[in-house]
Amino acid sequence: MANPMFEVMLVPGCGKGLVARTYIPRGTRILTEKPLFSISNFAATSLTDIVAYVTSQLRTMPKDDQRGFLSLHNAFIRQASPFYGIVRTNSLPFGPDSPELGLFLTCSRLNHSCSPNANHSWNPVTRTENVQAIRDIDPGEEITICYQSAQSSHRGRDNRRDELMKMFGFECHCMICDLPEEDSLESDQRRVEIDQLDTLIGTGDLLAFNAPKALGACRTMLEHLEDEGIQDMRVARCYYDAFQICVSSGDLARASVFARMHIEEMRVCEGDDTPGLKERQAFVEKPESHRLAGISDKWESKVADRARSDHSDFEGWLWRRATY
Ligand SMILES: C[S@@+](CC[C@H](N)C(=O)[O-])C[C@H]1O[C@@H](n2cnc3c(N)ncnc32)[C@H](O)[C@@H]1O
Repeated sequence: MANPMFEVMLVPGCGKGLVARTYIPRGTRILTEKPLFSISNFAATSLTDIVAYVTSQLRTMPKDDQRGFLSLHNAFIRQASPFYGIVRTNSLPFGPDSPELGLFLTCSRLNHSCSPNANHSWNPVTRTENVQAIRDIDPGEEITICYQSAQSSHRGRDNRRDELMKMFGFECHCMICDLPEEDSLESDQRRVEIDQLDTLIGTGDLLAFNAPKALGACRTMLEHLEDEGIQDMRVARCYYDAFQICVSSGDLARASVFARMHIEEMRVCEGDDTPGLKERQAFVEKPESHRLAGISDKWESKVADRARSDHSDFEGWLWRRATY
């Protein structure tokens, strides 16, 4: 049955794509889809074995699915067998860094943007690929996802384009890559800074030795993500980092608020059925149950001290301990 939220149609410069039929508010589940088939270790499987495997899978499929598979785009038409080319062009990994890939007939029509309005994620429990709106999407607007890892997406335009060409066989013409030169340089600079901040926060050294600076790095990263129009799981992860910084410093009030913001972003990006949500939800009321609680009490506060988001200086309250 056709999905009332979008239609598959030609998008200038990108082949086919998914275009919204209706207004889709942020946080809406746009699509949930089971794979036609999966490949357990694509990178380590020889081309011949992939072709043999796909052939055997196709034989077991209904005619409509066979036709659907054969109609998918092949960006590697001159390089290899069509079966291999179609799988390489269209498969999505079962989670970041997973060697297992799935082939999906509808998700495969989603084009890439370096500032996407949708997020795709694999749910290992339901074994479905889910697509959520991460921004409000207007009727007529194309629905896009990001094909790259966070790290690759933080590189400058030329680097991103090189990788997309190498891995997916196309030159990116998303709205970020097609920005005028001056704006593009500004965007590149912001992305490089996002990457540096992400690395700085991720190493854990800052968290251990300079919590105010670590919290400041989270705030700056969130500002840069917002300026870049990035509203995917990177925002959720940044709130979780801020939560951990506060909980390890004894600031349970802010830890509780950051935990709530983290949960809200996870819900938007992956939906209510995303695994692990319930466990993390518990940190909103009981941040002290986190393994980092009790390391220090230098910012001591209680959950009951938390400010509401309609507090007149909520932002000032939230980031009070941050320096950068
Ligand atoms: C997974 S398919 C997406 C659906 C495809 N457009 C179709 O017609 O079926 C990936 C291909 O879409 C095109 N594409 C996706 N994102 C693009 C972008 N940002 N700029 C240009 N082409 C893009 C490229 O041809 C790429 O190889």
